Amino acid sequence: MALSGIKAVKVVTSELAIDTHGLRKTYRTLRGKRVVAVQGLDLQVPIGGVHGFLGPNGSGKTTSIRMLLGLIRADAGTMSVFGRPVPEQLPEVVARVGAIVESPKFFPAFSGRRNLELLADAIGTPRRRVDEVLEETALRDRGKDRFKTYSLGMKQRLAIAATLLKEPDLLIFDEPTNGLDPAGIREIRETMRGLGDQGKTVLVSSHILAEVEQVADTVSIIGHGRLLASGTVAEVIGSTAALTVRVGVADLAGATRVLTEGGLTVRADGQHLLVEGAAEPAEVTKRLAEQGLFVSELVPVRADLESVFLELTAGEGLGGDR
Ligand SMILES: Nc1ncnc2c1ncn2[C@@H]1O[C@H](COP(=O)(O)OP(=O)(O)OP(=O)(O)O)[C@@H](O)[C@H]1O
Repeated sequence: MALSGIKAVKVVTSELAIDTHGLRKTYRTLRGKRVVAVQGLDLQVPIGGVHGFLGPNGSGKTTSIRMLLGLIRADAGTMSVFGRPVPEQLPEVVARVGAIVESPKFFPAFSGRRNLELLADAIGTPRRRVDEVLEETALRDRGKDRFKTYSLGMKQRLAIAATLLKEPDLLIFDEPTNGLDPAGIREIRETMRGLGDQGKTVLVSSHILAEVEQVADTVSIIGHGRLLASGTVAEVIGSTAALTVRVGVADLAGATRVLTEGGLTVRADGQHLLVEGAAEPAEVTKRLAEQGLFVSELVPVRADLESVFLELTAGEGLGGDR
């Protein structure tokens, strides 16, 4: 699919859970090489719902998240969480933020419930929250089983349950479905959707768009540590993807010639043609009709986010000297 230029659709909202401008981070490797991991990232995450933070491996997602959480320092740029500048005022918002950046450690011989009870006691959260978070992560029935008997997906959901104990408003999950089987991925997705539906803000990073597309209300796509596109899934597709129409016409060869001569891109698709580059579907009908070719079918083809993602991030990926 041909895609027109790179555009960022600004999220129009006065209330942002996360807002970064010009965020930048360069690492220095042991051999003294400079790696620009994040270079001028503007990230806006609206309050409420699931926001997919998407980019190929090495595009700077984890680095950005670690800066937001105050785990590493930014070289330049500004960040705020719920309107509070971070890291300066992170202590004031930290209670509202729950994150899983690395797999948390649980006691393997204790049940999931016992692990959560210990954590709840440690952070001064009432024990009743343990039942609630087990319910929210669909672990209630397995809560009494030992952690070491859990599947990877259940372990990951227990990690989410642990972050939910303190009732955060913003949840940050870095590649939460890594290594999970399809059933595990689906369960995490459902958990995230449930949290988004409760009005919580979920920022979920992934390099596998299909895992996030179904659950995200809004997305930001990054490459080489820069924002490539952002907005609702529909906006990002609409702003980036060129219009494609599937055309039914008796004379496929004749129609291909007419449309190609008219500057459009034409591909065969069985007994149909896929035509790209038209400003609107009617342009295709008009061009063909002018040459005595009549269209039996004309259907705009919806681009999917996967195609947009692949196109935007083509050639992106591993950071390096820049
Ligand atoms: N501690 C570090 N020292 C040197 N380079 C690093 C360090 N951490 C990350 N990088 C490099 O910075 C770039 C961005 O990495 P980062 O982990 O933020 O990307 P990512 O999008 O989260 O990728 P992935 O999905 O693979 O985790 C990569 O080129 C990576 O190799």
